Amino acid sequence: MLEAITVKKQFGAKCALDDVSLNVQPGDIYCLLGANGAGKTTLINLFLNFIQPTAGRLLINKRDVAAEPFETKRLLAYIPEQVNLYPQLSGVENLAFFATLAIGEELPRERLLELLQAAGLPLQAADDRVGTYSKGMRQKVGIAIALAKNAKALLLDEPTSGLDPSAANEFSELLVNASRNGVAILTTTHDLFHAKQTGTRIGIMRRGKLVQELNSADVSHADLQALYLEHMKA
Ligand SMILES: Nc1ncnc2c1ncn2[C@@H]1O[C@H](COP(=O)(O)OP(=O)(O)OP(=O)(O)O)[C@@H](O)[C@H]1O
Repeated sequence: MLEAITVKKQFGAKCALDDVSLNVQPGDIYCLLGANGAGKTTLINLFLNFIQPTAGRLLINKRDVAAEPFETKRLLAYIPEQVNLYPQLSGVENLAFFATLAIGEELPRERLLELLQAAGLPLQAADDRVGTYSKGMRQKVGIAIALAKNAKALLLDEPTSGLDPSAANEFSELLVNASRNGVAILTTTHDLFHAKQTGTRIGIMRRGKLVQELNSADVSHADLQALYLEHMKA
């Protein structure tokens, strides 16, 4: 569903991505690990067509992001580290606004509440101003927007950073549910525990290269940590 084929991204003299290929299938939760500056966000931004590759191709559902930017964007939902919503509007009003933008039709209030509930937002908070929400609650509105859009692929940039352990766990469960519905998920994270616990696949990046891919079921927490640190040392 999400495919990078020998992707290179150069920012002037800086090579942010060097010959990166990966494939995220429907139902996968692919966690990208790597030190600061390894190139994780750059890869996400390429799939979003925020930036263009220097070489290589990015495909979403076999469609080229560069050749079909609108069609490919329609298949995606994106949850950045800080979900940007209108603080003066309530959760349900934000969802109504962004869902209409994404799907071109207004959803009835009952459907909006259903989506917020499916995304784990307590219903009594739906009419509160988003300016009063925690980070975890804003992310749930982000997930509800993705659900409204019926996105086939979900891109996330460090979604659990700054969440307390129980909010992070709850968020991970939402990702697992989405993946069970056949969504392909690509997420960056610095949290090895989260990657092992939630991910089906793990990619380790170092200095613009994807240095290892593994199935999370094949490693223990301790092995993953040892492997990661080994790559960071190399
Ligand atoms: N717009 C840009 N212009 C110049 N250099 C950039 C730009 N965006 C990223 N870079 C550089 O590309 C490299 C990869 O950055 P990227 O943000 O993808 O790393 P990351 O793995 O997401 O890091 P972090 O874990 O800190 O978020 C870094 O050296 C960064 O400085």
